[in-house]
Order: sequence, then C-alpha cells, then structure tokens
Amino acid sequence: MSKLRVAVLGARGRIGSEAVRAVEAAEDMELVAALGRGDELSKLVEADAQVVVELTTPDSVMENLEFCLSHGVHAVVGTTGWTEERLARLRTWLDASPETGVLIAPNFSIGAVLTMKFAQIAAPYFESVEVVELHHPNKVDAPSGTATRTAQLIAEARSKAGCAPQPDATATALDGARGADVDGVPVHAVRLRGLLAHQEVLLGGEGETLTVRHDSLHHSSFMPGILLGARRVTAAPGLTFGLEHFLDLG
Ligand SMILES: NC(=O)C1=CN([C@@H]2O[C@H](COP(=O)(O)OP(=O)(O)OC[C@H]3O[C@@H](n4cnc5c(N)ncnc54)[C@H](OP(=O)(O)O)[C@@H]3O)[C@@H](O)[C@H]2O)C=CC1
Ligand SMILES: O=C(O)C1=N[C@H](C(=O)O)C[C@H](O)C1
Repeated sequence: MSKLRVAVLGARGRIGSEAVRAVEAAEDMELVAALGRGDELSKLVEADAQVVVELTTPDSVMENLEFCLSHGVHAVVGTTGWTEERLARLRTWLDASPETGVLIAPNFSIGAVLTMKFAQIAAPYFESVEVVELHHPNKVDAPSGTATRTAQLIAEARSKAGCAPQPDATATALDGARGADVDGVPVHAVRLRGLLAHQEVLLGGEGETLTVRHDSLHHSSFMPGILLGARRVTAAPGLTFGLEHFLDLG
C-alpha cells in the first residue's frame, strides 16, 4: 500500500519539530516536506503533499490554509487563534474545494479531549464553573485555544440544560482579576516557566466541588492525535472542528 504523503508547516517549532519526528517514524507515512517561516509554499505542490500538518502561528495559519485549499491539499491544524470570522473565511475556501478536508484540533492529546468531554457532561449539574489553563511562558496567545473551546462547550451545555447564569457577587475588582469572560464562563491563564500545557475545570455546587485536570508533560502527548488526524482527514471533506469527531466521542 502506498504511504500517505505528509508535510509539516512550522517544522522548526516546539510542536512542529516533534511532529516531523512522529511522521518520519510512522510506517504508513512519508514526510515529503518540512517547512519553516520563509520557505516557499510551492514546495508543498512540488513534493505532491496529500496532507499538511499546520503548526505555525496565528499570524501565518490563514495564508497557509488558503494556499493548501486552493491546491487541494488536506490539512490537520493545531495552530490556535480561531474566531468566527476566520472560520467563515475558511468555509468559503472549502466551498471552492469541496473534496478537501480540514481538521482543526484545539488540542491533539486524548486527555485534553476527554477533559473537554467530561466538563461538558458535568457543567449543567453545578452552579459554578471556571477554567484555569496553565502554560509555558513562551506561548504566544492567552487564553489557550483549548481553554476557549472548553468554555464554549461548557456554555453550550449549560444553555441547552436551561441553567441560570453563574452566581458572582463581585462588586469591585482589579481589571483581569476575574479572568476573561468566554460565553459567561471565567477563563484564567497562568504562564509559568517549567510548565508545558495544563488545564483545570473547576466545578462547584452546594457543599461540593469537582475538579477535572489534565497535564501534557511532553509534546509527545499530541502526536497520536496528529497522526490520527492525518490518516482520517483525507476521507473527511469539509471542516471538522475537534479531534473528538475522529475518536467517535460525538
Ligand atoms: N492543538 C494542539 O494540540 C497544540 C497546538 N499548539 C499550537 O501550535 C502553534 C505552535 O506552537 P509552538 O510550536 O509552541 O510555537 P513555536 O513558536 O515554537 O513554533 C511555531 C513555528 O512556526 C514557524 N512559522 C511561523 N510562520 C510560519 C509560516 N508562515 N510557515 C512556516 N512556519 C512558520 C515559526 O517560525 P519562527 O520562529 O521563525 O517565527 C516557528 O518555528 C501555537 O498556535 C500553539 O498554540 C501547540 C501545541 C499543541
Ligand atoms: O501553545 C501550546 O503549547 C499549546 N497550545 C494549544 C492551545 O492553545 O490550547 C494546545 C495546548 O494547550 C498546547
């Protein structure tokens, strides 16, 4: 059987360099290009890449995806910075390339995907829910894509269940003290040397609390998800948002 022809964009970055090694080690894949900032995207076409793994930065990802979709190259995207406006632009490119698939995964690690699922299940049963994400201090954005997605899923679950807004009697506060408000869910971002990528979802009800915590201790935690995404995206035209859809978690 022929090998899947995979290219990595952001190949010299923290996660990109780990992805290069993972693709090279995968028996069913061939690494056909490993590009960094400044490299010509035309190399993707010259290398006849079937799938691009996009692990660059929020300021680069849109241009890269526009190129991929206009050349019928499927994409597995880990880069953060997704807004409704960006997703709408991506959908117009996908409409023009209906056989091409894009997976955007806020987080490729199985534990983080399950954290989001568990938080979604638990959120309607507690009065209060807050998200705390903790990352290395070189991370470019805050809050993390994972925390934003977690808060959105929590808010959706609570709205569907008809939950009241969360209690919070704060009358005065320093700016930022209550975190960022993502659809009514407070999200707090910690940046600390020594950490990699961690998240806690804190849920509170009368006389009890529940904490769902996940820790990515090494970039290797993201690799099985990236490889799964690359294997599945070629048969999933259009936009898939969240690795859970390829894990049959709904
Ligand atoms: N979904 C997930 O599971 C995960 C997602 N991420 C996300 O992945 C992204 C990258 O994170 P991280 O590796 O830590 O960041 P890094 O800054 O270490 O890596 C980004 C790399 O992309 C390069 N780059 C920038 N623009 C381009 C371009 N146009 N073409 C090719 N390469 C480019 C950068 O080059 P230069 O340094 O020269 O600018 C850099 O080498 C972030 O958005 C992060 O949040 C990270 C981990 C897991
Ligand atoms: O920049 C990182 O490191 C990570 N970024 C992603 C995010 O913003 O959620 C995934 C993970 O948290 C690591």
